[in-house]
Amino acid sequence: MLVLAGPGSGKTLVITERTRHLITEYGINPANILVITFTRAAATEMKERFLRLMGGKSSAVTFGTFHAVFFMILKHAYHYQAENIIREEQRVSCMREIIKRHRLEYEDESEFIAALLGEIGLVKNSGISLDHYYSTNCGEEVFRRVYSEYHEYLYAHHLIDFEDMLLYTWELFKERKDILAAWQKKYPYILIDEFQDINQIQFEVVRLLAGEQRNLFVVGDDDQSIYRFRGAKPEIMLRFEREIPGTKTVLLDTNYRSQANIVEDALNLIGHNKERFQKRIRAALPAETGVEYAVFEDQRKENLRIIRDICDAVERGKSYRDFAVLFRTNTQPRLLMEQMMEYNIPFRTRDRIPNLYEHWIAKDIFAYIRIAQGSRERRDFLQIMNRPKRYISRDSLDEDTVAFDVWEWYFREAEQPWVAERIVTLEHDVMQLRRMNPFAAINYIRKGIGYDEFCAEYADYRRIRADELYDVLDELQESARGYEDYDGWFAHIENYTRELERLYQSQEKQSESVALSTLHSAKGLEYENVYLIDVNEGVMPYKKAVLDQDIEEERRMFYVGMTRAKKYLHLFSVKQMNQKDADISRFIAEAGERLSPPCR
Ligand SMILES: Nc1ncnc2c1ncn2[C@@H]1O[C@H](COP(=O)(O)OP(=O)(O)OP(=O)(O)O)[C@@H](O)[C@H]1O
Repeated sequence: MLVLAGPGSGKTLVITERTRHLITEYGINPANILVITFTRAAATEMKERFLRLMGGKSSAVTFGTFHAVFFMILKHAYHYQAENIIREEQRVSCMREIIKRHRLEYEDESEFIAALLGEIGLVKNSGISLDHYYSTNCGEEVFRRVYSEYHEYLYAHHLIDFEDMLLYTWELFKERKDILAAWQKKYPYILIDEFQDINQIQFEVVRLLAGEQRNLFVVGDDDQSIYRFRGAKPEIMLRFEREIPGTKTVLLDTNYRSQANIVEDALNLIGHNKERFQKRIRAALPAETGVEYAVFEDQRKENLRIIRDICDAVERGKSYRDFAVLFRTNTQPRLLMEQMMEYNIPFRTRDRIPNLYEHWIAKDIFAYIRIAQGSRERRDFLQIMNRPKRYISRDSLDEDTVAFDVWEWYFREAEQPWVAERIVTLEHDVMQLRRMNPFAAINYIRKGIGYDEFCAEYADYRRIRADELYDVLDELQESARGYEDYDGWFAHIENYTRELERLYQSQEKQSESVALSTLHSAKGLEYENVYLIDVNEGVMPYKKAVLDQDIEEERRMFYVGMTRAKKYLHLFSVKQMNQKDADISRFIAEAGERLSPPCR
């Protein structure tokens, strides 16, 4: 059976109730029931809810994630132990070795390693042949070598990773019919939550496990599938009725969470997707509150409005907990966080928000400024001497401190006058920087010294968009605006970084706070008031989304965001972002013509 369920329709309840029903009404042995979820947190939550439903009695029903269930199967077949699962830090150190061996260039090591590991996972999850895979991080040949050396490492150390668990289980079931039959006998009743997020290999294993009986009960919302970048294939759900003959489909068409206006606008929006089950969803709650749409001059003003709303509501006795601010990428809320700190509004972040000032680009800019302020430390020079490319060798700096004239002379001696000239220019440039305020200095480093060009070349080499790097620079420049001198700006950065650390250490205890979350991490949650910020082209939909299917995924993400709101939904756009004109997102018009007109 396929249960198509809209947002806020009580999906978890359906699975726990059905499990109870199977046991109490049909006398099914609990040990024969397998309930699969996508995250460990969801599995625990599901199990707890089920146990409460059963009056707290323990039960032999198996609740687990795909990985936990598949590992259990492998454990029986191959006697794997927990130690055979590669740990995250082992994966990272293995990759570090590989990229060192191949002398791959990168700016931010952890970002590069995470990107490569993500690609390896994607290839394995989606079953794409390595020969036809186009890496977005390095050349194809290099990627193939990285891929195979990673696997040699796993093999040599008797380790498997999360993707292997799926692949090996599939291979086991294909090759050992006896083992498959035993598991089919053990689990004749299979229930799966969040089915829209399933990937090809998971589905193949489930199909084998379900066997001829095909006693599968899957629940999901194709409109909330937002993990395509990790290999999720919502089309599996769309094809389910065809692939599993005899499927009955049921629609859970009532949204118990959101006020009717919110449901209506969210449905208007998602109706623009073509690849989906058409479904009519009705709201159980009346249209007492509305959806607010507003446009602000810039992000600072947008944030201030949110801060004012929250302060007013708290004064009226509301709780910080009732508020959530949602955004597309984890770099978006930096300014909001700074402003919330100024107004002492407690907040918690569901994602690790990267500190802009720890980005490698920020470190380059700081090194330039330190040199302008008089630093002659070798490491500051090493950091920026070839950004932009000046073809300066490391050997030319063998002292702990640097003197421009000695350095210049080194290249004149080496009969490389063109490099000596570049050193003269660098000295001139840092003298210029000395007199500037931080905002003007960043501008000079970018346009005058040529740092933007360096970023463009680097982006080309890494196969990333130069825009992504320019965004970091724009943001840095924005943050420097208004500071008269370097010391004032640096003091602010130090303060912000300290506050951020303090926040991460204390936020577990901070439930009385505003939730800041990416759209991805907000899945499954609900709040009284939801603000979706920067609803602008380039942000939502994200600029990387080009193909129709990418835009559809972006629209689903936006839909997930909208449907997190119980009472009040605010869709906020800005006219300018980092001093550049920003277009209002197409999603605003798609969500509803009857939205109130821009009020600011
Ligand atoms: N039958 C019901 N009657 C009244 N309220 C319900 C019912 N089922 C669920 N709810 C309430 O509706 C809200 C949404 O339920 P739940 O979070 O289980 O939905 P969901 O289908 O998992 O949603 P989503 O996929 O959007 O995360 C919750 O506040 C829940 O208590």
